[in-house]
Amino acid sequence: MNVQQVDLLVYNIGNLVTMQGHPGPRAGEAMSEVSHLENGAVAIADGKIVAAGPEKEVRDRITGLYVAEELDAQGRLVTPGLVDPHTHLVHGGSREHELALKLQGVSYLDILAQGGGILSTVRATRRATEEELYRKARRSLDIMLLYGATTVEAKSGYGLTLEDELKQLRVAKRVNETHPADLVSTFMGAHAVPEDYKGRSGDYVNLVIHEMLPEVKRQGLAEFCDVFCEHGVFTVEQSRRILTAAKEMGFGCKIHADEIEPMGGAELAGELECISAEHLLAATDEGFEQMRQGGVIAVCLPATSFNLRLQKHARARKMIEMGVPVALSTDYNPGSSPTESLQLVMTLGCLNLRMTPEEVITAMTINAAYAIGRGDVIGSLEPGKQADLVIYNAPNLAYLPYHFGINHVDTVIKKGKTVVSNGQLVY
Ligand SMILES: N=CN[C@@H](CCC(=O)O)C(=O)O
Ligand SMILES: [Zn+2]
Repeated sequence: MNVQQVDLLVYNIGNLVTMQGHPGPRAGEAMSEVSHLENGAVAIADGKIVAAGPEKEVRDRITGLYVAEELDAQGRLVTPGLVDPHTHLVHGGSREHELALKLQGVSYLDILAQGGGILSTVRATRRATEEELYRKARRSLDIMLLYGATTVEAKSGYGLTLEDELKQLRVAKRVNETHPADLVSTFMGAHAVPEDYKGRSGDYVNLVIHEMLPEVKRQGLAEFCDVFCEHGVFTVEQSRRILTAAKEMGFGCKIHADEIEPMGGAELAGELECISAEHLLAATDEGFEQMRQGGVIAVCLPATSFNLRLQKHARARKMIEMGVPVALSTDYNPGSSPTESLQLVMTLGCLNLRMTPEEVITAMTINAAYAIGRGDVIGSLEPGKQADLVIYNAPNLAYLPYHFGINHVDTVIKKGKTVVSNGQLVY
């Protein structure tokens, strides 16, 4: 990168995790190949990284250039901005009333079958005005940013009519345009079968394919299409139809697969070469193999299995061993995972999925970036990439999942601008 001046030099970084390495999602042992540089620095110009590495090398690289601002990282940990590749950010209402049901042992799918769960959020989202949805989504995105997320995927799927789906997607667009964090939009009209289509899911699938997808495409409101492939929701065949149609229209494909029952969702993700498959708690080895062959990234959501009190977790170790790239996400939503904190997910990734801190940071940076089609611009601190980075009140990577339940973020830099300082929003 040829630049006239350096806008910001972050120096005296005690532990710099750049995630530099080969392009592409990381799988197998490459998920652990994370260098911990002592005495690091990052030079930034025009919102992009000029150099990131040992401080001496970075200073040599920018010799002779005017440096507009220097920021002393005080010997602390710096990573690329975290990427949250799976959220249901825009929604109305909340579902704390489900806690009592959950404690009585009523399952997630039973609550949904009784017209609660996702369908109760659908009612609240339809009732809410765009302004209300906008303010609520912004508040959550602020929290995500405070916890280190600089890019976030956001799904629709609480409208389930053409107009209400478009409403959610318009809100996501407005939030993206007015908030420093970047949002990547996914259309998920096939999140549940709406109540007025009960027993007629085929008709609803037709509506998604023939009316919703083309209109979302026409208005350019989403990059990806996602389907909840699960018993009592959408079958593998229905999911195949929706995703095939979406692919033909130019959407990237994602799938909520094998969350509760082994349905063959992972296999379908491989067959359709989806960019990612999500949840995967019940996915089979055969499913993992097809995902590997299809180049699908596994997005694991350990806060969801924790919050649903599920006895099993996604088999991240097996996927890593089999060569499937793993990403991690909050799955922020008002039902199965009401948390914006990727740092909580770090702890659950380590303790429940048995991933190492190195694998966890790979899963929340470069692999998460590839899971939303942004691997060439974010996810690592490399010359030419967007200058998104986080300074933590922590000495090293393992400290983040180890000291759990609190926010370690001190500073967030987004596209070269400081947007969180001293743990407070400053944008
Ligand atoms: N599993 C399906 N969808 C969401 C939950 C949505 C909700 O419960 O409101 C998920 O990814 O966990
Ligand atoms: Zn989800």
